[in-house]
Amino acid sequence: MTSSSNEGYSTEKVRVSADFLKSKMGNVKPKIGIICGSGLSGLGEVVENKIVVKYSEIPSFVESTVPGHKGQLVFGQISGKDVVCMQGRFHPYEGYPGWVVGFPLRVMKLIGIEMVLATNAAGGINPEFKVGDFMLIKDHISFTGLAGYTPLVGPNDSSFGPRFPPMNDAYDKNLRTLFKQCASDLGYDDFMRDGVYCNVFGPSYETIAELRLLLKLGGDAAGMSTVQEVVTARHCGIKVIACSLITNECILEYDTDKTVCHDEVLQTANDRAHQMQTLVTNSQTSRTHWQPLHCS
Ligand SMILES: O=P(O)(O)O[C@@H]1C[C@H](O)[C@@H](CO)O1
Ligand SMILES: Nc1nc2[nH]cnc2c(=O)[nH]1
Repeated sequence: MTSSSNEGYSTEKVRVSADFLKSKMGNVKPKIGIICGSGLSGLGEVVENKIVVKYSEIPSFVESTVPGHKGQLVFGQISGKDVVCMQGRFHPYEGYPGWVVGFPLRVMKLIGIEMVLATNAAGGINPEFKVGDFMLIKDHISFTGLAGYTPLVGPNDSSFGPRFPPMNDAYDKNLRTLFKQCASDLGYDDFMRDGVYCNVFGPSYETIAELRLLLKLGGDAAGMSTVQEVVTARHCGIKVIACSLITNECILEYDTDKTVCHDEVLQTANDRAHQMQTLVTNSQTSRTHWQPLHCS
């Protein structure tokens, strides 16, 4: 598998995976897909009447190799709505080409998904952000994409979408407004931000000089995922909303002993899991429901 071809991305392969999942889904007909970021697999635990399908069973799915990513799909209901939840995602740094990272989104398209909520763990670059903040993604800078790593490389399959998809509307404006309103209803204003997500390849965290560059370029948070999923989803017409959990401070000063590690990322995710779940499940205490807007 190389990143300069998409030989495995054939419509036929996507269809085989989708047909396999349809045979497992029972009466669940999800229009909403949820992707759990590092340490946020708990989002899948709130799904009711779970039907669990391991990635290892699904044709053409690869393994999720990162701690905090379970490697299974969960079908069922959240707040009475049918959903499918990816407990674990694929990252470029795991050695997968872009089309492999985006593959589950094309499968989601074929099983009927119309909207995806992607979550991730990210480092806070914006000096006003605190560890534990949520950042609703309003835009991204894809350093991987700009450098030529993209799920859309190679021949375009026009049955999914156009050769040159726009990305200025990647993160759905109406859904973002509703999501923020929902957060506000829940009393989350103090830690709800929005901003620009910078996607870097990883797996090393950034140097101080790199982070200063990202800050200058308008980045608010740094992470190693999500944009390949977003690009694949938007290419095939799935609406996207995405939320980062700021799991750690990005270190922008030389004169410090602070550092960052994946255990800290997982710890913060664990500490904030409950609020993230409440936001995603549209707690009854919120007057605003962001999920149903385009998905009745
Ligand atoms: O899958 P996400 O983007 O939530 O995971 C982040 C990025 C790396 O995989 C890892 C680094 O700690 O967390
Ligand atoms: N690139 C990057 N990804 C992260 N994921 C969680 N924290 C970080 C971070 O500080 N940098």
